Amino acid sequence: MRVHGEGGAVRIHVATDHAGFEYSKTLVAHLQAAGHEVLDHGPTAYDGDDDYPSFCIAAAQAVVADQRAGVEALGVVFGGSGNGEQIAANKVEGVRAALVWNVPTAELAREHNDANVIAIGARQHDEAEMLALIDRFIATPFPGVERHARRIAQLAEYETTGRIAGLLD
Ligand SMILES: O=C[C@H](O)[C@H](O)[C@H](O)COP(=O)(O)O
Repeated sequence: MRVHGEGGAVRIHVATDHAGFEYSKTLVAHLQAAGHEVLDHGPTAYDGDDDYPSFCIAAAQAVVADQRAGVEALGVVFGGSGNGEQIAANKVEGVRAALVWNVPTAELAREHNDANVIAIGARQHDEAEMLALIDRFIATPFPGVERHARRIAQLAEYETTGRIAGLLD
């Protein structure tokens, strides 16, 4: 069920930390088997004391750089909970990272938020469920419904200018 890009293939930027390291190998192989181009932003080796921010920010930066260059790309960041990974990714201008924990939140992240990064907790799901949620996120298009596009534009306005219509002085 792939809908993005030519033949459904998308460039996927992946990042994790020690909590998701083992799972990352399964995920990369799964996404490649589905025809996606996968770039793994680390970690490259297991270190039980490593820190997720730099890996996740690197992946998030790559998603934005690709999208701004016209390349269809999405990001997948995951750790123990997905919370820190989502927070890290959302520090990058242009990123809308959504924490996904079931099928509806995977679909809504794309349909309502045009999320370009999925964050997910590797300690919260088994491998099959993780793959299903990530697949669903990737396969779901943003339909461009006006009210959702309007709200996304408001977030971008605040992100780039520090101002937003409707904010009380
Ligand atoms: O939000 C952060 C992530 O869930 C991390 O993967 C988690 O905090 C790592 O925890 P620990 O260092 O206890 O393995």
